[in-house]
Amino acid sequence: MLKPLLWSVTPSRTASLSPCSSGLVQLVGSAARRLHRLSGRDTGRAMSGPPVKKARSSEQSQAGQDLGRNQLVWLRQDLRLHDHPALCAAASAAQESSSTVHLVFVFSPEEDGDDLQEGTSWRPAGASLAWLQASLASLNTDLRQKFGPGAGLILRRGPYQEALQEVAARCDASCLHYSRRYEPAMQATDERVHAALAQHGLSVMGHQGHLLHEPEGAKIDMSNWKGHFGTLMPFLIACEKLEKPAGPLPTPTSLPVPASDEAISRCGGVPLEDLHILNLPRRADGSIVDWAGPMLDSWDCSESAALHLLEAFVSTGLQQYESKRGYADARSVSRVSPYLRWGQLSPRHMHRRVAQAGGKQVSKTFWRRLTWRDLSYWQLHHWPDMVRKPIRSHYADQRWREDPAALKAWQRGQTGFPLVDAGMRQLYQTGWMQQNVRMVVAAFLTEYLSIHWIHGCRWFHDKLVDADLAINSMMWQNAGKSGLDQWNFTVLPTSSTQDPGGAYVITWVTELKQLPKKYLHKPWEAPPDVLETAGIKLGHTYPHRIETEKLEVLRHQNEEWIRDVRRSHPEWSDKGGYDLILTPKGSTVRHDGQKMRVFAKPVFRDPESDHPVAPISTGRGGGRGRGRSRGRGRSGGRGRSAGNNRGRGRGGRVQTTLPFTAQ
Ligand SMILES: Cc1cc2nc3c(=O)[nH]c(=O)nc-3n(C[C@H](O)[C@H](O)[C@H](O)COP(=O)(O)OP(=O)(O)OC[C@H]3O[C@@H](n4cnc5c(N)ncnc54)[C@H](O)[C@@H]3O)c2cc1C
Repeated sequence: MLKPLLWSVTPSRTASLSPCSSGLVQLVGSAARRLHRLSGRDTGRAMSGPPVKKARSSEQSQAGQDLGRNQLVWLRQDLRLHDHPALCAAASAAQESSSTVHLVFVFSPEEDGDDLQEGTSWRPAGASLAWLQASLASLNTDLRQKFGPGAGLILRRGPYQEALQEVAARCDASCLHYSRRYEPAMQATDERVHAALAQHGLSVMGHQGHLLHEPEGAKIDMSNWKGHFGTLMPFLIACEKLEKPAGPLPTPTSLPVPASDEAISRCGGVPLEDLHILNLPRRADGSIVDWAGPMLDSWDCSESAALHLLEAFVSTGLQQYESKRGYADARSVSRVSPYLRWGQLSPRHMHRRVAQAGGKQVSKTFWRRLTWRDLSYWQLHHWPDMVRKPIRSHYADQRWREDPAALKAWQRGQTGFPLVDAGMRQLYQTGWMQQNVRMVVAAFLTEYLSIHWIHGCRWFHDKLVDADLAINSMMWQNAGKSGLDQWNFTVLPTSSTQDPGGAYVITWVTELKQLPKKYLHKPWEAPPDVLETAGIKLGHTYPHRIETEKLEVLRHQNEEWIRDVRRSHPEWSDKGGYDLILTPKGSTVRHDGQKMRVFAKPVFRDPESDHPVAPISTGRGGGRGRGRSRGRGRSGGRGRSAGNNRGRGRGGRVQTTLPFTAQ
């Protein structure tokens, strides 16, 4: 008879027995408490979602014992060894019961969301799948090198339940550990699989996932907040009321794994290629179009690369983040987004390292970045359809242009606006762009081309290596003005603010490299002889602009359509002209189900302002946009309320450019 598993681990026992223990000494309190909490024996707060408690009725325990004694870790978006609560818990239990740990990855995209063209919860696609494939290979190598060949990944094709059940049986496992996922389709799948496996007698343990704060935890207190609902500040305040993010767990120094990799084939493991993660297209002659290879040449998809990038950022980039993060060439940002996306970097580890380097004293903006990330998951939790449906529900009636040719030019970096084209080409070739460039291209699509933000959201989801359902849809909703936090700045595609020397543009739009700097962002203004000397023939070597209308006229049209939709839904505006939304259940302390005010740009608030906007400033000092003018304090405390808009004219008359350091 096999020994029962020890899920009633006490904090001290967990800490002292954990294979993580060499590095755990200073973490004993918090780490052990966390493991204890995550064991599902306490409030179950971190375990909410899957039906953990049901999993261990006495009959099921008995069945679990009959199943085996080993520990199985089901990896998904946690492809790392550092700060891995599920791995540490499995290691701890295996050591305690003198059993072994097996690691499994199952590829079952059909169960992880809708096809990119359909539904409201898209599964990973394109570039991020390429990243996944490369990072699985890298993790497999790391595991084998560090813990021995028996530690290699058991790779399986889905369906999840059948694959896991079979692997558990073959590797004699009684307990399965996994890190939580938060995307709606994935959550539904996880709950179903969790319940089915528990029903089958397996002990199933969900652990904290890739956020600092669980999305169900933060509740906005609107009685103490006089600003707008759903923006960063009230969310930050709500998070501060929660338990502090747990400290990171160290990488296990040893792992009790099978002696040889024979166990992997015994468990039905297949080679990585057999998962067919990337379905690369074939040419007519049968050869493969390997778009992923050149893209991944720009990256090292390993966990160690993630940790190196973070360390490099903490030692230099962080100090310059406030002043230099807006540069298109990404000289002072961390570039860790794809690693956070696939869990090669733990947000808790990043939080800890940034805190150790001075945290908000060094850069308040960066300190808040991970809260932005959590905010997006909080939004996705409360608006699970936000990838396709406007959060401001009445904006569903907004007019947009259907212009497939313009959309294609935007996607391919052929708009004739060099900064937009540079960004879109960088995205296509490397799967990544710096944030301000993402804003430039997003605003170009939505505000100037008046093409629905969903098209941009979908393209990014397919082309970004860091494609993240929550962040991407939050940002595109904001760009499209239907999100909780409407962008209150104007992003000009012709501004040189992000790329003053033009070096970024000529890196990606090489056909312009001979053009003098002063024309790099507006080649159409270059005299014919200058173009000729630079070897440029507009319309031949580089496209004419797809829109030659004045930019402010184009933007005005888009604003007019937003005003139209607001006029036809007066029930969704308040007296001050702000939009209203209905707060979802569980999102506030005591105002669920009520209409709450969200920010509306001055040009939309003022009923008089249905006329062309004032001239657009292109300068760097064109105003700080919302940073200064939005309400940011707590009521009656430090900041100003939302209506106190210093630096901004009355309703809608003054436009601001994208501040260099916006968002
Ligand atoms: C239209 C649009 C779409 C976007 N889509 C994505 C996406 O799919 N995936 C993604 O990770 N980011 C997305 N972003 C946010 C942001 O641009 C990237 O996170 C950032 O550029 C990644 O580079 P970095 O790691 O150097 O970021 P840093 O500036 O160094 O920030 C560190 C980390 O903080 C988080 N973060 C930064 N900005 C934001 C933000 N605005 N909201 C939430 N979290 C943030 C990210 O995890 C990022 O890696 C999008 C932005 C826009 C404007």
